[in-house]
Amino acid sequence: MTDEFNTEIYYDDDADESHLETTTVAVLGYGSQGHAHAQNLDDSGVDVIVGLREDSSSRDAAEADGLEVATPVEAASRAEVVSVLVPDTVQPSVYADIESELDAGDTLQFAHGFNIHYNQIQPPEDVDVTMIAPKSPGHLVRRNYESGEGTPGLLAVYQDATGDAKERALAYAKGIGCTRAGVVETTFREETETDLFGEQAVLCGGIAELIKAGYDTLVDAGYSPEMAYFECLNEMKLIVDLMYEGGLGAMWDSVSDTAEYGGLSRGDAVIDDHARENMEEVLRQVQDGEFATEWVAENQANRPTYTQLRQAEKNHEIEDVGERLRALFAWAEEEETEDESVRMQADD
Ligand SMILES: NC(=O)C1=CN([C@@H]2O[C@H](COP(=O)(O)OP(=O)(O)OC[C@H]3O[C@@H](n4cnc5c(N)ncnc54)[C@H](O)[C@@H]3O)[C@@H](O)[C@H]2O)C=CC1
Ligand SMILES: CC(=O)[C@](C)(O)C(=O)O
Ligand SMILES: [Mg+2]
Ligand SMILES: [Mg+2]
Repeated sequence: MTDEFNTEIYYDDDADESHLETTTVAVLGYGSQGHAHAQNLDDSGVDVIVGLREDSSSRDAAEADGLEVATPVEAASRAEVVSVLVPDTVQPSVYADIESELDAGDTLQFAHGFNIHYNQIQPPEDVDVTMIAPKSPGHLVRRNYESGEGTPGLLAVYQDATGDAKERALAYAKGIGCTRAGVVETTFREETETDLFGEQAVLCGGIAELIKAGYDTLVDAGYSPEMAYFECLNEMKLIVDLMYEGGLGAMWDSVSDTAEYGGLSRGDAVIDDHARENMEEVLRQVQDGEFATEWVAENQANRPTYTQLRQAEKNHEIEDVGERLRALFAWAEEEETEDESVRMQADD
């Protein structure tokens, strides 16, 4: 199906689940994405085995959810589709264990392209290599499936050994509920580079720095930490919800004219040409592999910089203030409990 932007978007009718009818899918990992893919596929009638280490703390959760659990090697040996949903940094070593279980015509399936695009995993030529990447945190992939909605996703084919790689990937996307919302075709390169850029410059890194910089500016000028927290962090969600529903326009429509004029006339003084040049530099490091090389080395060295950065982020005053304030207000409680239970599963 082709829309006016000339982008292929696939929906339920474009996907034929019979491609997975006589197939067993091994879902390796039971974290954020793994628990969602495994349960959604199982509910869609696909034969699923979850592959987890003997000592994995996720085993209990997968079994409690009624799924069959085996070691990654056993799961891969019994499956024709192996869905690699352990953390990106762990994938090369798990792949090395299961590689010999891949038969000609099997599918190696990913939710993010990092290890294929940066050559950390080099699959044999006689297997299909595909990606279905839900554009969403895993717990929403599960929640949306259960509520009857879907989660938008990306599809990419890196290697088509069988000639059916795309059809099989679409069947997988249908099984996890992505074709209900729409699946957009892309490449491993495009998915990997846009995903890394997005999370570094905008979604995770950019927004966290924007929030802290705003908070620090107010507190350093003598305003109360509580005010700064509400203004720069808490209200962020409410504003982003409006953008999510109706684009930037819905946000500008909903805020006051004063906010709209102030924002339109001052925003680009904050995100100025220099900030845009910095974004281009972040993108360059993603494109030429500098970031990937650094991240692989960081993990080989046991994450010294990552550990420091994490600790510094935890120590920022906004985290203390937020914890205190959220405990005083009832609105945040329900969502936190759910998110935390997913995080617990993901902590291995
Ligand atoms: N977190 C998300 O919502 C999204 C993740 N992705 C991609 O999905 C894939 C999986 O990521 P997440 O679900 O975030 O992973 P996660 O960090 O939630 O997965 C943890 C799971 O992996 C397993 N695991 C951890 N260490 C292991 C080890 N040493 N050996 C074997 N198994 C181990 C455990 O079962 C654990 O539950 C990645 O490729 C990621 O880029 C894609 C879109 C969004
Ligand atoms: C949730 C997601 O898509 C991210 C931010 O890219 C990720 O967790 O890697
Ligand atoms: Mg992403
Ligand atoms: Mg990502």
